[in-house]
Amino acid sequence: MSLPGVFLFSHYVESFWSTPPPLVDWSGVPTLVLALVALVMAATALLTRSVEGKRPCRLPGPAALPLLGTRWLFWSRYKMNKLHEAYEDMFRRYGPVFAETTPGGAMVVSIAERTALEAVLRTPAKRPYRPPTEIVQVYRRSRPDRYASTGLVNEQGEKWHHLRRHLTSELTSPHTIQGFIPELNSICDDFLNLLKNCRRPDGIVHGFDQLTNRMGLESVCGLMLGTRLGFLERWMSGRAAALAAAVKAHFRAQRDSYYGAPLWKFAPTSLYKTFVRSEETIHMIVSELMEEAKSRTRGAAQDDGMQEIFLKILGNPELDMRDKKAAVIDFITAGIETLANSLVFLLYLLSGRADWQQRIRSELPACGDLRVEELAAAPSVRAAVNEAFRLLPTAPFLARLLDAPMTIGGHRLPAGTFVLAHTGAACRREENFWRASEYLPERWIEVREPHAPGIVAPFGRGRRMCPGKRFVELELHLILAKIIQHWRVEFDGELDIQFDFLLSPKSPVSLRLVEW
Ligand code: HEM
Repeated sequence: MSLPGVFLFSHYVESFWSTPPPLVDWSGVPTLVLALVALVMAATALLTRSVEGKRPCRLPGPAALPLLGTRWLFWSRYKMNKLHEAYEDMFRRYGPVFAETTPGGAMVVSIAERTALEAVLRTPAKRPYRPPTEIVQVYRRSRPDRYASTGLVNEQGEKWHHLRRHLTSELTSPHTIQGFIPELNSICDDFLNLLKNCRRPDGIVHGFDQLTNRMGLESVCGLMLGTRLGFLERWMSGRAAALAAAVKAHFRAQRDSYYGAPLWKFAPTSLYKTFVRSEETIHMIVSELMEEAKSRTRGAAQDDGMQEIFLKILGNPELDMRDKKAAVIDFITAGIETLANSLVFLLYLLSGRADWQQRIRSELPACGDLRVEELAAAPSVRAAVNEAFRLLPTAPFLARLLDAPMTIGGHRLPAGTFVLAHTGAACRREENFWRASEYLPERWIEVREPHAPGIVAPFGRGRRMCPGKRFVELELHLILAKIIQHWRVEFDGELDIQFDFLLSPKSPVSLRLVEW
């Protein structure tokens, strides 16, 4: 086992020791686990060949070990926070369709090939099954006092459909989002003021990623709770910082629970405890925010447009109160980091295109509030955002279970196969896009072949597609336009990107905002 693997393993072992005396005596477990791993390693050489022989469909892929499947790769050859690079490497080694094996022996098929991707994403499933994140499922099922279900993001089948129908119609309605534009303009202006305050005399803004996180918080909470919460004031409250940190920890724990050693399933490891702490912090803070929003609502006019989503969710008689609360929590959690990361990636990529920034500026009014018509009259804004989503999406792959048998790359996969559709990797392949690895927003204005827009899916596809898409696109267009109205964006060096279940910039990010 290589150094990172040993480190990770000892970290889990340590968590057993730091646990207060449990009902069951776990003291022998570390030794047992170590012995088990040694046994597994010894048996590997003998058994790998026979396991390989049994791989369903004989898809190419890394060697699977008994009990560990192919997960050992993420504890030795690859780093868990660089999974995007790990998958790029595996596509190079095994081709655009390959299979991993879970510790339980199930196959996970990764795809970066265009026709296969299109086939998977086109499947018109009525109740698409996106494999749930197990750690969320286990925790929420253990708290029936708080959760009536595992929530919209993790629920499946009829229950998912019920939640989706009752929770997202307001969020996806053009009417609601258009009604939010004046508030969004004001949130963006506050964000620009924060940037002005944090900008040094040489134009550098240090910790830009933290500021975008606050922007994500303020706008998503504004949209969901219908009230401004002050996350963009110069000195951020401890509560905002705690919520942002909990959301980050929540995503990281999900990543580690999936790709790391699954010991958390058998004992309360430090990973599981970290996850529980993050869920509880998010639950506590969002509950407080909801209470505050409710009491403000009581004193305000009921037809306040900004409160449309919150009030509709709260007032819906078809939903259990616990589901209403979980929904607001899930929407806020799903919206903060995704938005913040996307904004950092967009500005980083655009910083290499001073000419495109100039073009955006020339298509916009000099200053002031922006209306939808003005944004529509600036196609370079949409092109810049589309291209950033193509080249560097924060969600680089989509997970699905096939609901019918499908032939992929010449292999017949049975219904129920777990598929990872790597839209991000496919978008960087030369056969799919002209000069695929370059940031070229012009391709969205004047098409140059090859051009496969059908595989650009930063918000997913089909009925499980992100309900925040319309809101996020409008918000990104608006912020980008407002930033470029004021400044040219520059970035020194390369952005360090890591995989925190989402692709995220490594903190802290610094960029320079230069007066025109
Ligand atoms: C740049 C910002 C965002 C990105 C890139 C993004 C991306 C995604 C992706 C890729 C999915 C999975 C879709 C699929 O499996 O087909 C998803 C699901 C989801 N997103 Fe977003 N999202 C963003 C912002 C938001 C916001 C602002 C909200 C809420 C206000 C939100 C709420 C959700 C929810 C609830 C789901 C689960 C939907 C379901 O399973 O039915 N997201 N998002």
